[in-house]
Amino acid sequence: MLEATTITKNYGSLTAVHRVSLRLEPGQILALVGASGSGKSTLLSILAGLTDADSGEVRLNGSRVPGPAEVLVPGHADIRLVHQEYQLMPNVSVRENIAYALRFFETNYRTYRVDELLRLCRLTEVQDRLPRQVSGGEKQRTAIARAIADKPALLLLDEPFSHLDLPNRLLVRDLLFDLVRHEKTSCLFVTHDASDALSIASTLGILRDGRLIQLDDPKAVYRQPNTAYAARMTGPVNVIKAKHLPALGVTTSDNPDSLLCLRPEQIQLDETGVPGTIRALFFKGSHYEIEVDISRYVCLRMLSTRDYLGVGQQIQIRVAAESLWKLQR
Ligand SMILES: Nc1ncnc2c1ncn2[C@@H]1O[C@H](COP(=O)(O)OP(=O)(O)OP(=O)(O)O)[C@@H](O)[C@H]1O
Repeated sequence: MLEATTITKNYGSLTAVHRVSLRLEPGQILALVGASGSGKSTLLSILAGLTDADSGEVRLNGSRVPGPAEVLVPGHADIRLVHQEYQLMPNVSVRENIAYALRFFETNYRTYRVDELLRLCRLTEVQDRLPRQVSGGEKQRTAIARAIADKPALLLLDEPFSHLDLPNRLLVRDLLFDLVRHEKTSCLFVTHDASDALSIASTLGILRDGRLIQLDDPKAVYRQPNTAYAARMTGPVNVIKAKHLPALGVTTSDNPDSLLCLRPEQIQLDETGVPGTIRALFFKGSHYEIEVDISRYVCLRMLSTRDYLGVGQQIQIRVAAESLWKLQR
């Protein structure tokens, strides 16, 4: 189990990570989501034992993970970090890149394990190519295969989805999901886009200015985000002031300036609802994303699968009071 306790890291007067505590059980996936500069990479590097924290402690299965100032060779034998740049050896094949991680193992086992990893990471067909001859997604999967080759207890990934197209993102997502199930590796990844995180993470954390402002089940973070930032980091959302709720047909006794979160999919088209005018319509494949002007001050984002809607059209919408979630400031 990974346990980080009140990790803090300052760069001069800037606090990159502020009193972050988290736990990760074996075979679980923890995703940390945050905007650029929120401290994701710094935290990941501290968890890997590659950067010294100013205070706080990282433990893996009970034993302390030392920072680079305390050891000759930085890093921990049971923790692997996959960087955004993959850091593959350029002049040897995909297969050799993976096999290198197993160079101290007996030949038969190494061959067996490399074949297994190539299958798991869907790389069998490109195994003899050099890194420059494979796609970004295949490079990413090679880096993951190499990282997990000798079965570390913990795999850390920095933005594993950010440079990939949709099919490759889905492949990596499925790979991480299979990995924790079959290999019982714990996995922690950081990302600025929660869409992949929501579907596979057992726990989702929201990082803001170095602080872990929410840490919970992904469904709970999505449905009950504690701030507008957490709401926006986890998907499309309407953030509405309480004083504008009557325009949506919802009565409220909240402070007029308090903020509420309303997810687009919770707004229904309903002929008996409040009127609005479609300002914009975006085709998203499985549905349309629609911007609806309800009043001079309220424009809502909602979803619909109906094909007959158009810009300028009058529609009626309904918002159930229970689908609104009150945010902290
Ligand atoms: N070596 C360093 N020296 C000084 N400041 C740093 C250093 N590394 C990071 N920072 C600062 O610490 C803060 C957190 O950086 P970090 O790279 O951890 O954020 P991030 O969330 O990973 O950002 P991104 O998504 O853009 O990679 C940023 O303000 C960054 O400028």
